[in-house]
Amino acid sequence: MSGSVDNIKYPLILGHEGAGIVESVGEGVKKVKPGDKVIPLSLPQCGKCLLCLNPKSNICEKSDFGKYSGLMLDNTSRFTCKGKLIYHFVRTSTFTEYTVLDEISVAKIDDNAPLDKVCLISCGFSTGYGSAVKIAKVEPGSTCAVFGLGGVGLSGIIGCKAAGASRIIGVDTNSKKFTAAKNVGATECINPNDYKEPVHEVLTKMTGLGTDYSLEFVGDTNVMLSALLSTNFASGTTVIVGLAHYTAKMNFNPMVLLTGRTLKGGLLGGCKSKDIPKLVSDLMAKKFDLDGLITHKMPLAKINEAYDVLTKGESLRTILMMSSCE
Ligand SMILES: NC(=O)c1ccc[n+]([C@@H]2O[C@H](COP(=O)([O-])OP(=O)(O)OC[C@H]3O[C@@H](n4cnc5c(N)ncnc54)[C@H](O)[C@@H]3O)[C@@H](O)[C@H]2O)c1
Ligand SMILES: [Zn+2]
Repeated sequence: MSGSVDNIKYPLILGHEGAGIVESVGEGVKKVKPGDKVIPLSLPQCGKCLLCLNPKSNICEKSDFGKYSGLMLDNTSRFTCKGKLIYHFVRTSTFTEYTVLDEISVAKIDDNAPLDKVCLISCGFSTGYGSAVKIAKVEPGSTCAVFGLGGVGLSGIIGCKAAGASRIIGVDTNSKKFTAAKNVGATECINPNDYKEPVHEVLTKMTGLGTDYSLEFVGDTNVMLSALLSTNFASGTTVIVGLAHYTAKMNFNPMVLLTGRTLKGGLLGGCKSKDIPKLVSDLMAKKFDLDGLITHKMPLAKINEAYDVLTKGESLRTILMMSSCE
């Protein structure tokens, strides 16, 4: 994330993928009450602006994503340390025991939801799953390539499988990710480093004319281009999801699209806030499960260790437990 933006204000409390229980509410708050289980929304929904009213968009004009004011809607911060102001992160800041959210940045979820699992629905799972189901609109019987087999890519595989894809090819430069990918639904996996040819040529050979869908979950523009070139030149759809460095650019000949390919992108898998409680209910109804994404659980105090296992490629998702929840 740090490489993806240049206008973040420090010091700040990071974290946006979480779940919690409402401790108290401010005056006039109607949506939630103390004791409610909730998921914080890094993409809020005011429900009134032109973007919220557009069924094709999941962005809200009141979102702090990309603007990074680091402040709440009333332009204040609710965090201080030794008298010094600390900024919020996309109005969620979940790496804390207690945080303060605007009413539009919170979704009430089922009272029986397991917080140590549904926290993933706050971002990673919804992003991967929604990118397949809502943005790519993967069709039954189709062939999909999923680039990047971290927690978000695996959620993309779960989405492709739920949409009825018959062939799901996982692509990752770390072959240790293949077992987890197959456990959630990849039918085969390849490592680009095992081939002399570029990976899009390998995928085109494997599938005849290229994949019907390619989803990118790495955050690298070269991988985005590989995903685009891997699709059927006449009808393929690519969805880019990874957050590349803020200076990165994609460069390709327009003919790549003129023949009939589609290139799309999205945040949070195109999910609006109303989709989040529905995904929690779907999890509880066992329509999918999240166990295959969780490799570690640690107390918040071990957050640096959690980052170490992530950057070493040893974890998919680490659940950070607050001592107040244990
Ligand atoms: N658009 C959104 O709303 C949204 C939301 C959440 C995350 N993201 C982004 O999605 C991406 C994936 O997130 P994650 O948590 O799964 O990350 P992750 O680091 O856990 O997984 C990334 C995977 O990509 C693999 N990889 C690296 N280079 C590769 C290459 N050249 N070819 C193939 N695979 C390669 C890594 O081995 C790793 O398994 C990140 O860029 C993240 O910032 C976007
Ligand atoms: Zn809005």
